[in-house]
Amino acid sequence: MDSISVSEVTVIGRTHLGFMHSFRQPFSGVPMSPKFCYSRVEGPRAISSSDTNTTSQFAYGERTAATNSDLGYKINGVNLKSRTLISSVKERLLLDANDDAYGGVIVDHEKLPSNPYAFASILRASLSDWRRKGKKGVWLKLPVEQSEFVPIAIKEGFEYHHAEKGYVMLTYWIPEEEPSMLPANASHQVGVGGFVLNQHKEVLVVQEKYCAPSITGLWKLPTGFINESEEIFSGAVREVKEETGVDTEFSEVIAFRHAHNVAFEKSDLFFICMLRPLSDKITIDSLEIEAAKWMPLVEFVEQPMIREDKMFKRVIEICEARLSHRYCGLSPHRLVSTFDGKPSSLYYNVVDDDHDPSNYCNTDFL
Ligand SMILES: NC(=O)c1ccc[n+]([C@@H]2O[C@H](COP(=O)([O-])OP(=O)(O)OC[C@H]3O[C@@H](n4cnc5c(N)ncnc54)[C@H](O)[C@@H]3O)[C@@H](O)[C@H]2O)c1
Repeated sequence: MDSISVSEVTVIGRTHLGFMHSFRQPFSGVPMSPKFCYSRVEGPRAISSSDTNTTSQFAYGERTAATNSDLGYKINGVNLKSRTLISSVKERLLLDANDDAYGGVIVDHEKLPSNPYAFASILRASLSDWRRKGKKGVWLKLPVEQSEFVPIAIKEGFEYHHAEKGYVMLTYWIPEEEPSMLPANASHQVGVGGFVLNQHKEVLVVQEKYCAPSITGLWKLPTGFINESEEIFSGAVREVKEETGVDTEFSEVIAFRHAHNVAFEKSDLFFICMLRPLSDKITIDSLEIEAAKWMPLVEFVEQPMIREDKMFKRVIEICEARLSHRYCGLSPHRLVSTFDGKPSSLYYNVVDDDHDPSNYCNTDFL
């Protein structure tokens, strides 16, 4: 065994305080206030000078401890009392981490130490260990419950990579002689819009409750963002249903727009989808939508804001070209690639294959 992971160590009894206290010393420059320690048995509590009988506090990896002889730890069920053993365990304490495919490591966030002192010390020791082993990138996910670890890791040289509601992901690139090869955070948001036409050649349109003053009053296609792990085709159907109450069936991605600096410097991919209506009754989502209706296509196109906007105008032209079979969009085909073993959707059209039932280019919308 190369090292003993933090999670394998259980500190037992009152005298553990001396051991945990030892973690306060080595990370100079890291603010460690308020001082507290954590016992899995007793929970967190403040350290006072009377809490420990150490004659000299030991610094992690620097000096050996002169601690109580009755100091007790349990490691994998074995009680340790010897100072030598404690010292050797101490030196071998490292964060649990798995190797990634690029010569880096991913720290197991479920096995982080419980208190900031231990974290700071063990993080520094782990970095030394990974550096010695020639590791490159380090991925450190810190759950919101351990947000007090964030400034410690930043002080140690970690950088923010991305954050979600429940965690922040930090990274560290170890090789000083090589530029960081770690990929940046996701750069795009993905939106969908539904072009839904009924048999009366009416298009399903909405007025948004909250929108830029420039488009107030515009009757527009229902739009929204797809959720994490959601398909474009199901996201478009869901958005139309949520905003208007109309059930639809996905047909094709008719076009997509790529724009930059749309949301806090992030880019935007907007997929315009053609959908077939399966119902016609409108029930709006009053939180998001001011009004919705079936509007004659000619009337929709005649809106000044559509006529005068190059993108809106072109989108409608493409949809009209599709309706008259002068154009074909992309339909999703579920495939599993051996490359990553994941089921995925490949969007393409099948204009050359008349026998393929998914060739919607041959079918009529109206
Ligand atoms: N709305 C349009 O006219 C329009 C035009 C062209 C392209 N698009 C594309 O449609 C996709 C979706 O855009 P959208 O305009 O429907 O989304 P949006 O900005 O209207 O956001 C969708 C909903 O999220 C909520 N929301 C968003 N930001 C919020 C905030 N800061 N605070 C509180 N609530 C907030 C609101 O309920 C909003 O209705 C994007 O890809 C966009 O590029 C939209």
